Amino acid sequence: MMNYLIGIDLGTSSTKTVLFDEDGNVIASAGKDYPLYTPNNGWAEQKPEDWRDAALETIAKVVKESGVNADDIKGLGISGQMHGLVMLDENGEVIRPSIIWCDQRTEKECEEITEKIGAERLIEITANPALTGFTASKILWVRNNEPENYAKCKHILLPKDYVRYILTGEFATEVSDASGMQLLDVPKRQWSDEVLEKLDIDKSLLAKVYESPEVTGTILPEIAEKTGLSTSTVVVGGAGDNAAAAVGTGVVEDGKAFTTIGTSGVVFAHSSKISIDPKGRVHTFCCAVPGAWHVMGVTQAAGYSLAWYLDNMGVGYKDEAKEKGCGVYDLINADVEKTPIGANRLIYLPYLNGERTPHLDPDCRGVLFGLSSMHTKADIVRAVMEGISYSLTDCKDILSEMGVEVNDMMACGGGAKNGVQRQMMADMFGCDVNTVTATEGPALGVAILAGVGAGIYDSVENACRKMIHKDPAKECKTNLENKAKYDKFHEIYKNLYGCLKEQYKEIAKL
Ligand SMILES: Nc1ncnc2c1ncn2[C@@H]1O[C@H](COP(=O)(O)OP(=O)(O)O)[C@@H](O)[C@H]1O
Ligand SMILES: O=C(CO)[C@@H](O)[C@H](O)COP(=O)(O)O
Repeated sequence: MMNYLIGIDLGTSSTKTVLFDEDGNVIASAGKDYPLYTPNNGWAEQKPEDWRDAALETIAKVVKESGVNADDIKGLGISGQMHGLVMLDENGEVIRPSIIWCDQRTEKECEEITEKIGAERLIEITANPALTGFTASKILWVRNNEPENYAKCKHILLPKDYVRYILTGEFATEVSDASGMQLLDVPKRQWSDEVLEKLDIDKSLLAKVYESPEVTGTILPEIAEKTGLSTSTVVVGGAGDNAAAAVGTGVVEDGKAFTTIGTSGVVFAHSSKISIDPKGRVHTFCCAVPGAWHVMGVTQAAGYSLAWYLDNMGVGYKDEAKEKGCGVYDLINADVEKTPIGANRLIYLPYLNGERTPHLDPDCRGVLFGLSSMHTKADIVRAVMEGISYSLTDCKDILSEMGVEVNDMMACGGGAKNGVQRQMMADMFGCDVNTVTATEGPALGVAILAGVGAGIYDSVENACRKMIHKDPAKECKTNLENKAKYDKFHEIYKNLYGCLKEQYKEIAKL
């Protein structure tokens, strides 16, 4: 008899739900988009109710479309955008929109955290410096600015853990996502009493912490009714989207790494020993493999740069695609391929939402440097794609500088579906870039974890061997001649931030 597993990926642009068989084949998939609200420059919010509705709708769709018997769906895993703050009242109702990972409003609260805990001690416990993107500073912001909402708050959850609460009624989280709250003792994999005490956050607000493959509950009867799931399907801890993508691309042992282009972009390397960048430019978090960690660099606006360009400057592409009845990315790729490396001396800095790696600067913003009257939309779109890839190369270079071994690079996420973008990364990274047949890395990753939790597999590593299939047709071999060309532009790209750093601070004051 064949067993089935469901993986849900609660992304920033949409929720993607995939039903796999136990061999990792996609049986059915469904997605649903939702908006991102930017009520102020540097702010970013989403509605948890949109995530709830998208999860329920897409689960119901895949169960129905697959025609699979609900009792054969043995496990479900949820992965999601990290760091977002969901606050619930005593009745489990959402108090305010979620302040999500790319929101930059909490610079003051980060100073408060560093002052109360001490910069060195904070890194010792949470493995990271205070960052605007992380949840702790968002909690303090609500306490400082909306005391009435803070007073009502009885439960603090991460985005995917809110969906778990809807499905199972349980308040639970797991180590990989909890690492991004800045309240977890990352070396010990448990809430830090010291951090909670110093920040005066009541531990009872936080959910119980599990390892990623552990079972956290089963489906509530009313949810089974709505979605077609069975009440016997187990829901495992799951993982933050990047830790989940690691499992979904087989990055579960030392030497393995992947890059993802979603709304954000990440270069992630597995590490069986905890390894921390003393300068805090990359994050160290618990990974979804029990007892292991990972190091990752983050580009705040990777896929988002392209999406923003298409919505605001490159609207012509969308119109042309409609007229010709072709895909917008086909038009973009054709333009990118006819433009030389360096986009005719045009460089894009992707700092639309501030930046984490390598600058840790909430005030920096995007730049198109070198604009000339000869440039066309083809040059601009190539510059945007190159800027995203330079930023990911910065992430990879810091991992090398830290001595984190990378022998094998995988790619996943919306942007990595694009062969032109993957080739660009292979050329800039100076290593081959591979991908797997299931394009939804995080959804497959948490389905694999669900397979372990449901007892179908005895370890994450063994489940990966069975459920992941590399896609040799999509391998991108590095071209070192191209790398040499990119390196020259990358050098100028890197210098530009230094030239602008003080001016970013000045304009932020206006
Ligand atoms: N074919 C493509 N080529 C390049 N970029 C793409 C392509 N398809 C999607 N994207 C980018 O991928 C992003 C969405 O990726 P996804 O992994 O779904 O993100 P998220 O998990 O943040 O919702 C979008 O911002 C878009 O710019
Ligand atoms: O903030 C981080 C990781 O630290 C992001 O990776 C978010 O988790 C959002 O992911 P996407 O929606 O871009 O996949």
